[in-house]
Amino acid sequence: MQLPDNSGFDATSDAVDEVNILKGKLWDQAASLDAEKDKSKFRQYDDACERVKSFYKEQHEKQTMEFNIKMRVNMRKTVRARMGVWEAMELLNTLVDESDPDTQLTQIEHLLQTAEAIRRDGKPEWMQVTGLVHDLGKLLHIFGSEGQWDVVGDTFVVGCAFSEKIVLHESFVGNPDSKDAVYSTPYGIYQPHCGLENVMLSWGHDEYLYHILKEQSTLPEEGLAMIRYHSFYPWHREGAYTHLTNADDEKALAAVRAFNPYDLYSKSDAPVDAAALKPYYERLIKRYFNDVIEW
Ligand SMILES: O[C@H]1[C@H](O)[C@@H](O)[C@H](O)[C@@H](O)[C@H]1O
Ligand SMILES: [Fe+2]
Ligand SMILES: [Fe+2]
Repeated sequence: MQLPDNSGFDATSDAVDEVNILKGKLWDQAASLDAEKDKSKFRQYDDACERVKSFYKEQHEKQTMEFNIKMRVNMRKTVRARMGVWEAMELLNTLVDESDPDTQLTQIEHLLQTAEAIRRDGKPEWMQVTGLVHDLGKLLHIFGSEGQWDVVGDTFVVGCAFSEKIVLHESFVGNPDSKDAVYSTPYGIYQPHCGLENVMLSWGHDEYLYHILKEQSTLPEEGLAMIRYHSFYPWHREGAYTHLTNADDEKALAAVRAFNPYDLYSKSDAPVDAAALKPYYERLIKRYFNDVIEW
């Protein structure tokens, strides 16, 4: 005889449910461990190939204060080309970034992968379009830079001591500024907490594109911060330079940190179909940029 069960408790099926919940939790754990493992494989500079190591050696030796001033002055007096954003993406496609240990993909793919990852997460259109353009400053290389060392790679502060948080920082011994009486000190030419606004970052694609788009786009402040600081890993990832930053930089830091995973981890995403995505992004481009940009 079976007694009516008023407790609402069915021993067998509840036990099965519980096992399933446990299984689910184990799966989630395994998946997140896997994701962790994958993420830990990015940005491994000590084990990087010769191409990457010799890139950083050259960059660290040549990015001096003197060079930086020269490039900033130069920036203001030249228009290098006139073209729209999509055309710029296509033009950039000939560049393979020597500083990057994580992708050998072309730049248009990297830009679309970044934008698509942001879009997939339901982030706002201005952020999608920021992802789409964030590396267009690498056009500098096509316009005739001295090499890749003054275009790509992580950025750092010049005019004060080179931080030990910079990847492969040993190679700064070959930089004349590391022996300069002022530039080699912790504050160098800067005042304590003067703010990043007043600090000179090494010259490259971030700084260049920031100056172009500050004048020629309607991107919000956060989007411009994502562009300006996305390669500044010693700051946004390693926490260096807090003796120079101030309260105004907090908002920028939050923006860059929100952006970084899309830039970095989308490098392992499935390939994109540029032609299929073009109409969607052309619509966004129209919303935020002039048809023709003065590069
Ligand atoms: O090698 C990469 C690449 O050049 C990126 O565009 C830059 O933003 C990163 O900071 C750098 O590590
Ligand atoms: Fe970049
Ligand atoms: Fe990037």
